[in-house]
Amino acid sequence: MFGLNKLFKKDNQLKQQILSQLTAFKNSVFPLGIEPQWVNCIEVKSAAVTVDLTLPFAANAQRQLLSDALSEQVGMQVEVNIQTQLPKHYQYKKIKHIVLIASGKGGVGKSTTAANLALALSDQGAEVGVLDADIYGPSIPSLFDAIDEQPTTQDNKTLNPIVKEGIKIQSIGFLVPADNATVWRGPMASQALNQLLNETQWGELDYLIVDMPPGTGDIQLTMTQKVPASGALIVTTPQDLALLDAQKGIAMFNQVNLPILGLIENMSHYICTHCGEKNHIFGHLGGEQLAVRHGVPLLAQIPLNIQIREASEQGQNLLTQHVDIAEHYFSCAQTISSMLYYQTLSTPTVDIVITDD
Ligand SMILES: Nc1ncnc2c1ncn2[C@@H]1O[C@H](COP(=O)(O)OP(=O)(O)OP(=O)(O)O)[C@@H](O)[C@H]1O
Repeated sequence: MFGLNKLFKKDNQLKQQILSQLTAFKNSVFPLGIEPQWVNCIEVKSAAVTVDLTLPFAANAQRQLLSDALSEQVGMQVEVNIQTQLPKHYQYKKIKHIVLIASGKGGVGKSTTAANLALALSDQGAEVGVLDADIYGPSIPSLFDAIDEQPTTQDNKTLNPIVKEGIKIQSIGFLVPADNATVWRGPMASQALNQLLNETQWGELDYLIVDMPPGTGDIQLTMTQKVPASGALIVTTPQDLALLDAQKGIAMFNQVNLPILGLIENMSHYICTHCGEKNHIFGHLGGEQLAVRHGVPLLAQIPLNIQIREASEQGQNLLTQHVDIAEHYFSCAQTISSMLYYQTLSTPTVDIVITDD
């Protein structure tokens, strides 16, 4: 009896120690540590400990980091399991967060980044949709190898999204021949975006990623005003011209009071496959300086990389290919997800009404 008591006491001490280590664990994904209510159970079994967490944001990939850190701290094998369950706070219908992916300039890799971030969020345990609103060149169908797909309808009023890689996608490219859309004016374009958003059967989504048309003109501004988004991400390259346009993007989102979650510097540098040297082909420090100047986080510096280009052009899922380059998207997705969670905690909820005008 005495022996058992001692054993339980020892187990409880260990559990307490793990709990305190978890609450003290801080990084960019867990800026305030791991809250005790996210810990489902800590189970001690002879030589190993299992910790089950349910996180309110998509960060499953933190599992290994947490397991390693705890194992080292308590001096025995600790295995962390993570489930994702976002709070039932809906931004619009059954969609918890809408995130706009924008760029000041075309061709900087906005759609590629949008698709890979969607895949990364989904891989981290979230329910994800992608809405391709890029009227100038809808590329989401081709990025998801869905170019020949046609959305179906059950009630002749709403459309079912196409599901690829577990992600629900809807694109202006499924509905309108490419040459029609480029001549659209602001109201038509924003009307189309509204329709795609409203008339698609998204079901329950944790994140809806919207691939916006490049640029910062009236069309983009009107579209931004029409979508009840949680925030925007701006994709840029380090080139001066792209940075200048990205700056206009920051100004546009500031004008409509939409929080800018951060900048993503794409094609940031090139790592030589022979010698491993980093070359700043399109310029150096531009993204960092822009981020500092405007007080927005620089969330990722994604290299110019052949695997990214090949996967995107072949409509393949880069993130299931176990390549190092995918880490940029995983890490960025976790940070965004965590930021949106903390943003929701600090923002009062409002009812959003979308009109067709
Ligand atoms: N980090 C990268 N490394 C290598 N190639 C990339 C990278 N990012 C994007 N690309 C390639 O660059 C090209 C343009 O990318 P993408 O279509 O995503 O740009 P965009 O900004 O969405 O363009 P648009 O203005 O037409 O919408 C594509 O061929 C894509 O494969």
